[in-house]
Amino acid sequence: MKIALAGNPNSGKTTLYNALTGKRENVGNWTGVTVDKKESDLKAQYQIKNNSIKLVDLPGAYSIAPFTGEEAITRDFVLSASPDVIINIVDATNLSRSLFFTTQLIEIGIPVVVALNKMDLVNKKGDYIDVVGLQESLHCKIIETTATSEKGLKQLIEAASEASMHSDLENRGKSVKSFSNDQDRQKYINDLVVKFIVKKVASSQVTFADKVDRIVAHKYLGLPIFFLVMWAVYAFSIEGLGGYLSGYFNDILFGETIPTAANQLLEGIGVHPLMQALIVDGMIGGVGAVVGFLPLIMVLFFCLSLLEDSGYMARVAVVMDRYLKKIGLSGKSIIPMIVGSGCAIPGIMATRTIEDLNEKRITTILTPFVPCSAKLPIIALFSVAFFPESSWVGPSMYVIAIFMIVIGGLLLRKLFVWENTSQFIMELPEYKMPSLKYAFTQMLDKAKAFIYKASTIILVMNTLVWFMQAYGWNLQAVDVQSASILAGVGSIIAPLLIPLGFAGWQLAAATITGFIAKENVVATFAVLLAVGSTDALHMPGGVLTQFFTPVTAYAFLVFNLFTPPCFAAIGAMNSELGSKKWLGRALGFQFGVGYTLALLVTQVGTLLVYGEFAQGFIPAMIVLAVVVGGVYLGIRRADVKRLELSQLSEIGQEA
Ligand SMILES: Nc1nc2c(ncn2[C@@H]2O[C@H](COP(=O)(O)OP(=O)(O)OP(=O)(O)O)[C@@H](O)[C@H]2O)c(=O)[nH]1
Ligand SMILES: [Mg+2]
Repeated sequence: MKIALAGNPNSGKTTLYNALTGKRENVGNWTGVTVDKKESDLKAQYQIKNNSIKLVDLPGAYSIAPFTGEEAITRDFVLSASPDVIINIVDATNLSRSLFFTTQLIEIGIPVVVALNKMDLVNKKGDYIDVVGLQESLHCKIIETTATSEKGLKQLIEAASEASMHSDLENRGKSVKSFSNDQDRQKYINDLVVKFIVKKVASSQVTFADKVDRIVAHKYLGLPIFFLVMWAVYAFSIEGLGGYLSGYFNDILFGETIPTAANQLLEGIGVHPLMQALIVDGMIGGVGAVVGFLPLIMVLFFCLSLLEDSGYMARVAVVMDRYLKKIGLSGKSIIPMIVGSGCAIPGIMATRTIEDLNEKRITTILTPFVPCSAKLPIIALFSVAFFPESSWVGPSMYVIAIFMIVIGGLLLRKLFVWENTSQFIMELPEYKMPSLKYAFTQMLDKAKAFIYKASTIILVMNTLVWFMQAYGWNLQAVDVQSASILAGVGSIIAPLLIPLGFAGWQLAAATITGFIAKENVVATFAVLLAVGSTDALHMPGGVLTQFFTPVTAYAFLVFNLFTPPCFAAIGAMNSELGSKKWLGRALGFQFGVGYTLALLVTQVGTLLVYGEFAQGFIPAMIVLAVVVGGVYLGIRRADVKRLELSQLSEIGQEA
């Protein structure tokens, strides 16, 4: 038997799906989290006798007439895959909106059972819903549920299985009266709501939540408050508990204990010194340098999950909506970006909720600017090594990201888009007490993914990097690193980095490995610089200072954060952009932004801070002139196109 979960966005479908199947699909306290259909068997405890029940989670939809791509997935599945039963998940705190879709689902003729979800919130508010009355009016079974604490789920499945067996074909779909149009339908629903719901606090009354929203979603205060909140989260994660634990991991565990033990063990066995170096310096050193930041990342994501679950992040989307509208994007673009702070790949995939193609493409290009979790080790490493006293370095990357998203959005529109676009109204979920369990599982998921990545791709890359720095082209071990294969490869790229003030093939090598996975930047430094003594890498004034001043260190951070993301994310960009031309534009744009920003930081920063010209000043000015000229020509070309288009449409109107 197949059961489909359908309902409005953010009603709790995926939470219910996860609870019933034991899966760990993404949930989030905003609309449009699920963009694909997912299918799985029910957990044994919810199966009924020997009836094997499959559950299908669908993207949220407001109506059977689809407006967005994922809504169409839902409609197509419900209409053509004909599930045996539809469980319609309804957000009980928002019935007047949800029942619109319910009545449409009932009309299709497939048995429908309504899960009246988020009943915990209704009860807490003291509202009352006359379930029996509503059930009679809609002619379909209604079960009260609380998906987050798995309440009512057994009854729900029983009701669904019952409905699939006793559905009498005669009366199917006739249960709700017929409507001539959407207004009719909405009026009928409004009447139901008036009849069957008793609110303790009238909706016209100003609640505490409204008062909070007046402050945190305020048009001017909203953004500064968001910065403060993020600052606090970062201070706690990078400087506070997370930093403390990471310090222990980096300095003691991976800096001393494990390498010493491994060395003793390997010497004891009597392995070849080169093999020993590979294992200790290459594998343990490189992977350890990355895994050392695991506690920091876990603490950070724990805090971010709490913020998101409480409903605060959705407010941030509303605040940003005002600013993004000015650049032709909308609050819808914010969700990919917030998701992208975990990993750019699901962030880029989340752009599927954006109907307008240009808006979707621009969001896809801008989302990787938000520092993802793989970039955090780089930020943390450089913060510790060069700015041990300053807590502003980490948060400043987010400020630059927001700034570049706004400027970048404007620029992309000017360069590549000739026609104009869409409207969007962000819905605000209810505030709620964030769930510790939710934050905890989110944190564990992130940690698992991180460890998986470290033990696969990063381990492999480090082994490779170690070989390439230990061997020459003739496959003989080299005495000095500068004779190695890696030095050779790095030297080819290195000249490109001169205008940025980055000298040394090592920096080029780290940047290249960073495209495979951003954590590799840290791991590669660990292998290259700290051979024998990993600890010096994570110390204030450690080995990295031979390459950077604080200013160029900051520029290197900017460069690695704002140039194109890792290959996997580029793959995601490719499939979401859906055109090679746009992929080319995207990569060119991202590379241009990262390069130019780093160049400006180095050149302007060195001049301001040290009162002298940085390395590569003259080439930098030449590059800058080329960039400015290129952008100018690009905008001119786009203006010509726009003019042509408007003339064409005028001619069309006259004809
Ligand atoms: N208080 C409360 N919160 C719930 C309940 N069920 C789900 N939630 C919360 O509602 C939010 C949305 O849950 P999801 O499961 O992602 O919603 P969805 O319907 O899959 O949303 P889309 O994929 O965007 O369509 C999350 O913050 C959940 O924790 C519930 O019974 N009670
Ligand atoms: Mg979902």
